[in-house]
Amino acid sequence: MNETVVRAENLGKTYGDFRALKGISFSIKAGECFGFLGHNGAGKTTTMQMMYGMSTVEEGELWLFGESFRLTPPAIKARLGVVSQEDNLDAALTVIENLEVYGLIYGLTRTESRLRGKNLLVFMGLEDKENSNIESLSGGLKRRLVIARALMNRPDLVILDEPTTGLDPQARHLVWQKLRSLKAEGVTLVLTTHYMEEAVQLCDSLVVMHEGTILAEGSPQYLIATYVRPYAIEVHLPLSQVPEGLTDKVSACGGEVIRVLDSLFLYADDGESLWDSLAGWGLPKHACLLRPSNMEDVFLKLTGMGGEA
Ligand SMILES: Nc1ncnc2c1ncn2[C@@H]1O[C@H](COP(=O)(O)OP(=O)(O)OP(=O)(O)O)[C@@H](O)[C@H]1O
Repeated sequence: MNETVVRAENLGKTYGDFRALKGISFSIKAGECFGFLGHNGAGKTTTMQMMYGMSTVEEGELWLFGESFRLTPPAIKARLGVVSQEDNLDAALTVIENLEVYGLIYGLTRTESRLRGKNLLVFMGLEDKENSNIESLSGGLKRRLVIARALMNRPDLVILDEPTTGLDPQARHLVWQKLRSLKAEGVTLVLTTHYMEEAVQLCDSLVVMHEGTILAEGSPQYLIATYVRPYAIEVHLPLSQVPEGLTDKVSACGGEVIRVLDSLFLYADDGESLWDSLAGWGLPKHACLLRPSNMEDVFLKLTGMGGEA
């Protein structure tokens, strides 16, 4: 069985009189990609910061590589790569210099650091930017450079806080591809994301967080199979035009209705049969879409933004 790389038991955090993290427990195995999903303010960054030593553990326990601590010790930090939410590159240095400085901090010689930096620029597809200024890089290139920098010390565990936020789809796919290569090399990855597709594409295990608690955890496939019915029908109609009593009719057929803000979602074990009933209930099919349920449905259901229709 794979070694446990991270373990948290009743981990909590209070800022002033606000309890941001309400005693969460989870464990992360070597070689897996583990994801934290949650709305803004769910407590994802707070959890990550305690792992990489930006914040102290004050409540509960946290172990990395089998060692428990209040503030991440240097020997553990040396085994981590960190991609924080902000790019925090040094604008006074060139692309390669940003990497070299990190190598020196981690005890590489100047020559080793340059070589490692150059190799990582190739790995992240940045080799033609070696001597560029930071300001000349697009958001996507900066993100790739931050990831390259996090790999300078050959980390066993890479912690990424929203690695692809703000990137265009092409740049996002490139980052995913690189993260998959790292995983294939046996590196353990922990990430936070708001993108359900990212969570499903990359993560072996996910926790869904909400207001400082963990609502559910498991593989994306497990969460979809456990928390939502297999089929979803999206209703693209203003709520004022949704026929009255729809929830009861759907329930009578064994289905479920969830309202999320101004959108309506119907869920069923038998999507075809629910679909065939729509017209009879006064729901025009051209305003509806039948599809398999996905991680977004799980998230919407668990985080409870919906209400009864
Ligand atoms: N240093 C701090 N002082 C006071 N409150 C804080 C501090 N850091 C975080 N918080 C609060 O704790 C809660 C959790 O924040 P956290 O950044 O961990 O959430 P998150 O899930 O990472 O959100 P996001 O997706 O926006 O990054 C939020 O309500 C936030 O305002």
